[in-house]
Amino acid sequence: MNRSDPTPPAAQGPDRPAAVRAVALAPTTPPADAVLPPRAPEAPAPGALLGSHYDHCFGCGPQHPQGLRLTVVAGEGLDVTAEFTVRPGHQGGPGLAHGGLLVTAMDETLGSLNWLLHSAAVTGRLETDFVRPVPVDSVLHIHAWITGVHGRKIYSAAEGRIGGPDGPVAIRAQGLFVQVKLEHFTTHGRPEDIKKALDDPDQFKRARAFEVNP
Ligand SMILES: CCCCC/C=C\C/C=C\C/C=C\C/C=C\CCCC(=O)SCCNC(=O)CCNC(=O)[C@H](O)C(C)(C)COP(=O)(O)OP(=O)(O)OC[C@H]1O[C@@H](n2cnc3c(N)ncnc32)[C@H](O)[C@@H]1OP(=O)(O)O
Repeated sequence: MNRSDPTPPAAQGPDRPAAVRAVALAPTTPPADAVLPPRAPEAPAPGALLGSHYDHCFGCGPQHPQGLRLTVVAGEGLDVTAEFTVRPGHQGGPGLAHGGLLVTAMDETLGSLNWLLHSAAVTGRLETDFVRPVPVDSVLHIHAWITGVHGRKIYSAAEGRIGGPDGPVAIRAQGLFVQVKLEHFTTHGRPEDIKKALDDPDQFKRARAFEVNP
């Protein structure tokens, strides 16, 4: 199968029963006419700690009791770096990080690129290659960058290394995020959580910081 074609040939036959038909997925590589916009004027300065977009976020929230507590720093361009310390509570196999949590760390870091464009976006598609196992107690050093913007779609890529920011690659990811308005959250979120978030002046300020018209 050609790796750039997400649909295996057998799945393309119209007679294939629905239960075994593969789904056609959108690519996470930007189209040729995607653009690389400048950093937003409101983007945090290079080197600034981004902080959490929501205190109860599993990825970055300081108030989440079991969360990953990811810390993310703005890069010089359309990029960010993040660190995720793998704790015993993050195990999948004995002494090794659970792959799903590594994906969460990649998702969170890619999502943080929103700060640089000053817009809210949610994950539409996320692809991951697991390249080497990640032991408990290691720090995953993640670098993520925007690869293109096409309409409301933001394409991005990331690498996670262990043993230091220049250590061997343990995980690679590509994502496609879709810009949304704040109504995305207020329409779909559980009302009591939305109310709590909007009643919190700091959270309200952070939410407004993402308010643009995609
Ligand atoms: C009030 C308190 C607020 C608190 C929040 C404060 C701030 C938050 C803001 C930002 C967060 C900042 C940092 C976040 C960091 C990390 C967070 C982790 C991120 C996540 O973990 S987030 C959760 C998982 N995520 C979802 O829960 C999404 C569920 N989903 C939907 O909500 C819809 O599905 C949506 C919105 C995606 C699209 O819906 P829609 O109706 O708006 O747009 P539409 O369908 O027209 O698509 C427009 C164009 O995107 C293409 N497109 C759409 N979907 C695609 C897909 N899946 N794959 C490939 N392409 C796709 C179309 O093909 C079209 O492309 P084209 O323009 O070329 O035709």
